[in-house]
Amino acid sequence: MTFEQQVGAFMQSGKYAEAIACAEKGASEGDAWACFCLGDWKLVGQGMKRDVPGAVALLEKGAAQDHIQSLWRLYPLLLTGTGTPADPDRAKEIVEKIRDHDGLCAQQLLLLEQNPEPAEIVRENLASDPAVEVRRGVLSQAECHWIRMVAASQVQPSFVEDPRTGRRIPHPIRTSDGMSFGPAQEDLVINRINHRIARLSGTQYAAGEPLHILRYRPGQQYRPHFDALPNVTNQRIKTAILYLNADFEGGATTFPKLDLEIRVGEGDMLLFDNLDESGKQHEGSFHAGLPVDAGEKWIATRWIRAEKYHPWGEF
Ligand SMILES: O=C(O)CCC(=O)C(=O)O
Ligand SMILES: [Fe+2]
Repeated sequence: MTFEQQVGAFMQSGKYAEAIACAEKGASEGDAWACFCLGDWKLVGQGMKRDVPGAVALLEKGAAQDHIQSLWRLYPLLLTGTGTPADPDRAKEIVEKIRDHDGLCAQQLLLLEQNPEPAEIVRENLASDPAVEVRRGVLSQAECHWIRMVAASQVQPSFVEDPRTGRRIPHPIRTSDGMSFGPAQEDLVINRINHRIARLSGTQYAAGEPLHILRYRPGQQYRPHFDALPNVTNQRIKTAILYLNADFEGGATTFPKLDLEIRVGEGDMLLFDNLDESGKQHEGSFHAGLPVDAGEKWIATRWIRAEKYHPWGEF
């Protein structure tokens, strides 16, 4: 029996400790699948403590044998510099290598080829204190479609933990469905978009939180809120919201204290400051996504911190 079969059999009968021991044995003998499997578990912290550099080392061992799943798991980590120094050129080489085995990889490469970086982007200032501006045509139609296509199967209702009971309850402010492109999911297309947002907002790529996708169906909304967070040192200084479609009714983004109601086109970006001069939450940055009346509204939000930010913390 291969290690894959043995680990699979242990997993199926609920013998997780034996499964891990078997994967460890396989990895120590250099079995590519076992390296991938154990690397994947270490990456997500499944059945063991998350160990990102350890995961990268194992995936590298699988990748050295041209093991497709290992390569596929490794390239987002190289793109985002997670557990290993960022190496976007190598990430792209990997995607090129596995393009014949993975339809999404082939499509990413095609999209990048057919959609060059946008030429000069016009800025429209809507407010100055806090700064609120719109940039037109930041994303191509194909990029908007890509994000929606990849996110569509992954969006889930937004939940928060009830501080009293610890149970998951529906998010009181945000009723839309969402997902985010975390460090192990950022593909070449999303990575290029995140770099573009950094360039246009004059911020560091590494300060951005994972690109967060929201889908609002009729009646769903984002009630008035601040994006700045309570009690954090690395604050959200700016927010970039990219609008992924325009064929819906209602759903405007509003800033009630600035008397602004914003409806822009597909691919346009709204960018605003969350903090005042003293670094505190700017009262004027209070904003909302009004309920959608008809159709679906799709947006991608990048909350941008003051400093480098990693959702998994330091490692
Ligand atoms: O949906 C909107 O228009 C607002 C979204 C928003 O406030 C956010 O993503 O932080
Ligand atoms: Fe917001």
